[in-house]
Amino acid sequence: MNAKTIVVKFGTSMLTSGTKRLDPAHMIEVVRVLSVLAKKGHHIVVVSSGAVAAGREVLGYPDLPRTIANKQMLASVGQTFLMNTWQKLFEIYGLHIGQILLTRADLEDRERFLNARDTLGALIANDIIPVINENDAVATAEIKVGDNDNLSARVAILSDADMLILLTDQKGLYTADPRSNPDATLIRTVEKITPEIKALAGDSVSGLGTGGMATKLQAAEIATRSGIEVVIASGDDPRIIESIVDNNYVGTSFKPESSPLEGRKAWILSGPKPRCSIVVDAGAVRALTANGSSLLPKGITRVEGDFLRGDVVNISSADGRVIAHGISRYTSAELNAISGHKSEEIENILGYEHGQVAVHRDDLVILE
Ligand SMILES: Nc1ncnc2c1ncn2[C@@H]1O[C@H](COP(=O)(O)OP(=O)(O)O)[C@@H](O)[C@H]1O
Ligand SMILES: N[C@@H](CCC(=O)OP(=O)(O)O)C(=O)O
Repeated sequence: MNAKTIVVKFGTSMLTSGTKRLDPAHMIEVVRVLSVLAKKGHHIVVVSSGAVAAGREVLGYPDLPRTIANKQMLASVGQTFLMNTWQKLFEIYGLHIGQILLTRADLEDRERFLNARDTLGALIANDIIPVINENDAVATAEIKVGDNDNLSARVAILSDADMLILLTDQKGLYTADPRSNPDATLIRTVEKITPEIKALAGDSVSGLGTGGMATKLQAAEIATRSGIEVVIASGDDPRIIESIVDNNYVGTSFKPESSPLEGRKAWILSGPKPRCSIVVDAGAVRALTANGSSLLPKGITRVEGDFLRGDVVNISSADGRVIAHGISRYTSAELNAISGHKSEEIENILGYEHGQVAVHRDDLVILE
């Protein structure tokens, strides 16, 4: 079996079964299925909505409050309740969970993006299930991703996922909103998200969810462009997750446009020309160009310019040729300190380490 990394997003509509409170009886079914997949060796990442709904339940708010501060209060109270519920349920199956609350800034700033990626990677590597939501209690409209469909697409990229599953209260994307169009039919496969496809998607009308099908299509577009397959399906019967992972198609599936690696390399080349450089010795040039290796600190002779972790930089040879562009895992100051040293010495020199390589081969595009 091929172990996959799978991001599963649960909408409020599904977690509440359309009511005004979380439905733990339904959530335990979800957790049972996720634990089976985790025990088979798959890596599961959960994106969970439902904080505001849970806050309403705990505090007994029948309707959504008008003021932002009061909505954030509901999110704050509800997030604890939501996580507590997930934690108790996963515990039954012997699995640990780890909470990550994100805002847009965590995804747009390269340094914070890398930190979030490292934390997610550490949770995944230790078989801990990350449970992610937007940090609603502090994120106002200007700094919000805004909906968990878009958030889950970004989380899928952060976690190098193979697949993103969006579970909701409909079987998938229909030719029109099935709530108001009983004749609408389910679309099984979408090869490309065209303006015509987008025009089929309406907003959420339940008063529970955010964004309806429109934000799910935005998410599908972001993820498929990065090489991640996306499935929108109904969460009524959580066993559907197993079928989807086993490639028994249910719901609506969206084909990836490129491989994840191609997506990342396209991103590296898409930015402005890097202004800073890591200068490497002849051995490192050979290792990168002929062997497809990562760049180790040992092969670095010099660093030009000031850059941060996550910046795209030139990798240059001693005679000034730019041989590659790559994402640096260390700042220029850190590389100055560790250049010429063995990877095992990084922790001794810096007092910490962000991994053994200065630039990982998946983050390198060779230009010659
Ligand atoms: N073309 C469509 N196909 C399916 N559902 C649609 C479509 N257009 C709008 N919708 C609406 O999107 C809703 C799901 O989105 P939403 O309420 O935000 O749920 P969630 O909480 O799962 O994110 C459905 O209940 C449906 O009414
Ligand atoms: N972050 C919010 C959910 C936002 C959201 O996109 O909701 P949904 O459309 O139900 O996935 C919460 O936890 O209440």
